[in-house]
Amino acid sequence: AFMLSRYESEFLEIECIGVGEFGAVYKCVKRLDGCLYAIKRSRRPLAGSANEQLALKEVYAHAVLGHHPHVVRYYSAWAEDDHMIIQNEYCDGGSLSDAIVKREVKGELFTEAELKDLLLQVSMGLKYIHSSGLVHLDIKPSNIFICHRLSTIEGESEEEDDGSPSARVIYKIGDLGHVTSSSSPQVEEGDTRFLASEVLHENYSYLPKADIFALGLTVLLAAGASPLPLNGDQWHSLREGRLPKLPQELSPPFRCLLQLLLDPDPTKRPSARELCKHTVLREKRTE
Ligand SMILES: Cn1cc(CCO)c2c3c(c(-c4ccccc4Cl)cc21)C(=O)NC3=O
Repeated sequence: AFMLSRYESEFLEIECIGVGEFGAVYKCVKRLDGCLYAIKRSRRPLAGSANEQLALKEVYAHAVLGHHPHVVRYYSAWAEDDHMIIQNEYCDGGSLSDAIVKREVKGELFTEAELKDLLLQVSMGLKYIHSSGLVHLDIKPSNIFICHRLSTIEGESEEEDDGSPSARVIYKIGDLGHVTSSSSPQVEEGDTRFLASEVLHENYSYLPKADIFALGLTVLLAAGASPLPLNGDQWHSLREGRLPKLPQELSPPFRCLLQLLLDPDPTKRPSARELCKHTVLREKRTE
């Protein structure tokens, strides 16, 4: 088109970092500030369609949620030449799903300390989302993004003993496309592999606990559990409160906590707020 779109005039496209039925995500540099951004371009949904509702929910959620260290930051969104465009913070470490695959390929597992760090950080992000009266409804490894922060840049004190900056992994909750109000929900179910059974049965009274359930399965996958079933007996047995077999022995307190996250009774699952204060996640590493 003769008229340069805002996307083309404001950004330099570096590479495509994701493609789905929704559209595509690009790693871009904003010409003005020289910073990297993740930009999702999707076909503009039909006016009045369910997809338009989803697209609008995502932007509303970002607008309401403002800034939090464990939620991917939103910068802008606009529509042009039949596309919806959302400009988010670029997380340089890939998704948790990528990180899990990388470990498996190398035959390495996330250590219990790393699993606790993951659970604590994502719980902080969920606590923020839930305290804003919202629920995510699509928590899963591919929607959790990783930022590698060199601690010295952040001005944190911690350094390796040889004085080199110690890399810290920061987990951020992304993809707010299923976010809805926890009090007056219009539930658009997320990935069924992570769906709590009460939500499948359209019981929407404990939606924040559905995020907690999905977080429990997410941590299990990082612990090395085999890929989750989409349906059938295995799907139901994962929702009877028994942990699947794991390729590593976890400490009893941590195993119990994970079991609680997956409790069939949503009221038995800890809230994000309770997880943030949980001693199992708070204690400094013992070994
Ligand atoms: C596929 N994919 C890969 C990445 C980079 C991870 O290192 C990524 C990002 C996002 C998103 C994203 C998700 C949902 C909605 C909008 C965006 Cl930009 C998708 C991403 C996002 O919001 N921020 C990202 O870094």
